[in-house]
Amino acid sequence: MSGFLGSGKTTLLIRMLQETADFNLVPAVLMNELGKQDVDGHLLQEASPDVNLAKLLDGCICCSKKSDISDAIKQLLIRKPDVIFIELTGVANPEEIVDALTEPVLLPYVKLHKVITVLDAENVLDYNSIFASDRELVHTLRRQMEVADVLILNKIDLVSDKLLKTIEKTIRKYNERSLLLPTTHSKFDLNLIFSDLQPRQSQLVSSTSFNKNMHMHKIIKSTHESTDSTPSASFSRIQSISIPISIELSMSQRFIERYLADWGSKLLRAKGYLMIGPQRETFLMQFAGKRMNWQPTPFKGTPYLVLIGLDLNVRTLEEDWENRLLELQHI
Ligand SMILES: Nc1nc2c(ncn2[C@@H]2O[C@H](COP(=O)(O)OP(=O)(O)OP(=O)(O)O)[C@@H](O)[C@H]2O)c(=O)[nH]1
Repeated sequence: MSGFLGSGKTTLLIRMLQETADFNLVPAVLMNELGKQDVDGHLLQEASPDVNLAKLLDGCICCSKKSDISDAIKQLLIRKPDVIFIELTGVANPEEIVDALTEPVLLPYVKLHKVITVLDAENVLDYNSIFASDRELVHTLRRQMEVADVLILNKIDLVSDKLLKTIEKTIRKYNERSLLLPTTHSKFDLNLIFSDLQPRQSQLVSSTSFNKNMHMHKIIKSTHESTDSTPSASFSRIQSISIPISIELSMSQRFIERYLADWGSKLLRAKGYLMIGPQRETFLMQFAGKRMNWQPTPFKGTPYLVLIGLDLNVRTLEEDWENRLLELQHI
């Protein structure tokens, strides 16, 4: 859950917690606050005293060490929740948390369901001018709108109907396809969020397939497959694809770089632990902001590649990867 400071995230979180029981869901919460003082955490515990809660205080989740985030989520997973709500600070870009969720220790256990962005109707149009000198913040606030699966346009009691229309039109310039819900006190039908979540007991194992010839065991994190022309009905528009790669397979940096360059415009981020060259040395590959970085690493697990993108055509990406692997094996 993202949204600028004071937009109504905690209000929504408390409502969601109160209604999870109606959907047979056991919730957990990861809260992140900028200051050392945990105001929202106290509010939450007052409203929902038994909640399985982890907090990352004094820092934005996007700047926190990945190990802090994964430790917090691992701690929450001990009590086997069906859903984890993550409330980000007002200045966090939701893409960053997706990045953290694709760390090797979490990858098999968590799946991004939806990015919800809460907007403060009274102030949202002014952000560009108020923060004109802080380009990074303006960018973050724009990304909060662009990557959301659900946009909650909150505090509409504080604006006129005419202004509301203008705000909706402006938001649509950044995100024309996601659900846009005008609300007061973040109230809307939570079926829209919860109906396609299942309690843990009835969850299906994620789709897996094994193709020995290609030396590739792939686990598709997102069972939803979007195409460029089909809006996502469920699951998140930010998708992550994880491709475990056989330990027997070693490839060149160029092979990966070419693949990522060809899909670069679609990708927000990619990373992986890969065995490179005849020496089979393991590298951590990071691709962010169109830049690639390779670092030797002592990582000893199964090599894998993770691709994160917005509205990815998952099947096409996988097919392309498989075809390239076949070609590689015939060289
Ligand atoms: N008038 C009005 N006030 C609202 C509405 N929704 C929330 N508020 C109030 O706005 C204030 C901020 O709401 P929060 O839910 O704490 O917002 P937040 O996004 O969690 O805030 P941060 O934690 O600072 O980022 C609270 O005093 C809420 O009661 C609304 O629809 N209308």
